[in-house]
Amino acid sequence: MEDLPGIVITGASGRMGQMLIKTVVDSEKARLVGAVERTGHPWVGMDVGEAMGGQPLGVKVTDEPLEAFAKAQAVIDFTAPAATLQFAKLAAQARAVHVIGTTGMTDDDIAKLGPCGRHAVIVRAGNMSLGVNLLTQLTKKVAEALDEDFDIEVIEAHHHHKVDAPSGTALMLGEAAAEGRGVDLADVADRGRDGITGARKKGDIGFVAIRGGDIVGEHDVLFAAPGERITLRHVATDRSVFARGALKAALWGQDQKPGEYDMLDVLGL
Ligand SMILES: NC(=O)C1=CN([C@@H]2O[C@H](COP(=O)(O)OP(=O)(O)OC[C@H]3O[C@@H](n4cnc5c(N)ncnc54)[C@H](O)[C@@H]3O)[C@@H](O)[C@H]2O)C=CC1
Ligand SMILES: O=C(O)C1=N[C@H](C(=O)O)C[C@H](O)C1
Repeated sequence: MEDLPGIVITGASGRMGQMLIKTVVDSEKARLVGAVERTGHPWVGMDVGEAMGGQPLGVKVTDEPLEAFAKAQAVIDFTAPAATLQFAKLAAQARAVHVIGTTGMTDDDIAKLGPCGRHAVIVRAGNMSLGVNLLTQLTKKVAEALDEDFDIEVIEAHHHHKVDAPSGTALMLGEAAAEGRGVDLADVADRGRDGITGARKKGDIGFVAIRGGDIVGEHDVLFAAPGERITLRHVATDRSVFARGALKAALWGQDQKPGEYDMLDVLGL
């Protein structure tokens, strides 16, 4: 047991944090060595198992990330952009693999991860499920095969707590479609329509975000031409698909050189 890679979960009380803790505790390939929450959170100082309403797990929730990271081989982080930037520096200092599931990071945020990736392995993806990562490859292929007569729209739906739009997954799918078309997503993305927008611009890649109830995560890539339509779809019904992917990334990262990677590297897609 002591030989198994030790994992710290940040954002321990969150929707993904709790799912990640269960996934690590149930795994025979890793052990939970830390749980981090923000200063002032009521869980800080409590046993994380008890805080989750179950049996004690022998791990106290802490608001001192570096202390926790120093005992770990990997940090799995599904929190918020500002927290993730702070954790990236500390994970690099501790030489721990940093698995980043946090979405809503700007290009500037992502650029700030560069120096951290020189000291430690970073695996970052807007979606850690096998299905979505496969869908990015299918999207790229379909976009490659079709011309601009096919309008591309990425339509996503999530629960009403989600704070960022378009989702990280929608952006991954948009990037894949743009790559297939040989264009830069920044030049063709249409991220908000309201009022007299004018007719759709040929070649644009549109994004539509639905927010409601407890939807875990649904993504459609629509290719619409006069007379026919193709839809590629992924539906997540359980957050465990993201947590399993993140744990796989943390274990995979143990054998890699410092650098920035994504789930396509982990899954060999
Ligand atoms: N890449 C993927 O496969 C997936 C990514 N996500 C992303 O993960 C992130 C979290 O999602 P949820 O769990 O639904 O959100 P949530 O709001 O339920 O959880 C976020 C947690 O992070 C904690 N947190 C915030 N700042 C912190 C700090 N400085 N130190 C420690 N903890 C801090 C919060 O207290 C909260 O417990 C979002 O960006 C979401 O889009 C979610 C699901 C899958
Ligand atoms: O916030 C979520 O819940 C999710 N976020 C990710 C995203 O932004 O794409 C992944 C998943 O769809 C759930």
